[in-house]
Amino acid sequence: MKLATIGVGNAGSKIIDRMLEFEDKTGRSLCRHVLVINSARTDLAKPDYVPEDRRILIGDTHKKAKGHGVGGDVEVGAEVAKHDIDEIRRAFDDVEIHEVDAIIVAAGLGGGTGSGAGPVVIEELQKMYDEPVYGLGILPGEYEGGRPALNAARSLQSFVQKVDNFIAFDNDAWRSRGQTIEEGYEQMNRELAVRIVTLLAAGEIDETDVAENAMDSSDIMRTLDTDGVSSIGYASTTISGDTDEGLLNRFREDEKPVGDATDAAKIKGLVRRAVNSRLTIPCEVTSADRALIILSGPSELISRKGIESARQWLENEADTVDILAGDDPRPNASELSAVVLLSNVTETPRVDEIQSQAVDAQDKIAELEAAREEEINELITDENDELDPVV
Ligand SMILES: Nc1nc2c(ncn2[C@@H]2O[C@H](COP(=O)(O)OP(=O)(O)OP(=O)(O)O)[C@@H](O)[C@H]2O)c(=O)[nH]1
Repeated sequence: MKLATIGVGNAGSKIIDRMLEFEDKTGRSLCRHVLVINSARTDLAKPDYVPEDRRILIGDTHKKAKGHGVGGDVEVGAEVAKHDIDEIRRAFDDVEIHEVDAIIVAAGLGGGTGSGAGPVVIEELQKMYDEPVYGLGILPGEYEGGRPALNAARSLQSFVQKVDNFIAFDNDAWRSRGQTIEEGYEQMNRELAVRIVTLLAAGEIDETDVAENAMDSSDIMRTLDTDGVSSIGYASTTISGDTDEGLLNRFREDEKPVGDATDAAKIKGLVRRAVNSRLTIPCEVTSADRALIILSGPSELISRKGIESARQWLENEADTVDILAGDDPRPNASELSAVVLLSNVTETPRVDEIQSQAVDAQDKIAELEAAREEEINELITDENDELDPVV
């Protein structure tokens, strides 16, 4: 596919940056247009791969934001985006839309800019273009507390309503012990970038002499065309003969190198590992409406028989016949990867948890407000008593 990629807020921009890094390192060219939008000047300076002139600061004249972010306030996030919508629109004008198949908007849903400005940006894109707009949304971890959950619960609804598909990433599921939050985010962003780029960059090469099983952009778009929430699974394996120590060291212990003649069982095994891996958002696989399997790597390692047996296995596993499978030939790849898209998954426990965490947070806010009101009333009564003339 060819994409216009837009990051809103800090997390959204960092993810777009990691996508650009991954495509640069693997010779892909998925992100044809890039834009990052933020209300915090310092965060806008962070990306390594986003060109300087593709970074927009919003809300610098707003009395609360003033170029320092919106401090987790979704309403201010939405307000600054609406206020600066002409500037955002002008940046979109540069997008040669005929060059792209779709637009993706990435944002963290727990803060104020991504969750508030994100839906405003999406709405504008939907007005301007006929191309599908996908959301790539980060759900906050439970450890962050009630406020991010409340933000996420609210903005998740508006994201899902506005986009053609919402690909979710759950920070809770990806958090690992022994890391600072920043280190954890770095790793999560890289893992997410690998999955999203491996999935969506398939079909970007129009002409290939091994196009027999090749996945097409339209296949990916068809699978995403469900208006629902999606999750991605991924697994990769070293191709034997790779002598690059640095690369070999990166692979996990359970990833055994495959031989030159990868047979159907190995392809199926890789796809099974992808589905049983940590998904971008944990979900019940059987709740998916549609699914898509892409095998990415040198085409001589990806047999048609292997693709078909993996497809049949997933058909049983996911209990749906709406499954497309194909390859993404990458002659120089040092790994063979399987990426599985589960589209319109409805059983996602973390989404339910966020909703109930948000209800609790809302109740607590209401309690605090009621207590404060009572305190103020008491103060007023006391003051009035003091002022009462002595008879
Ligand atoms: N996976 C991941 N999540 C992140 C990262 N940075 C922040 N988050 C998550 O995204 C949410 C929003 O954080 P930010 O993106 O920093 O906030 P923002 O959208 O810029 O909004 P404000 O800071 O309120 O202006 C947080 O609550 C975290 O859940 C990151 O690098 N990776």
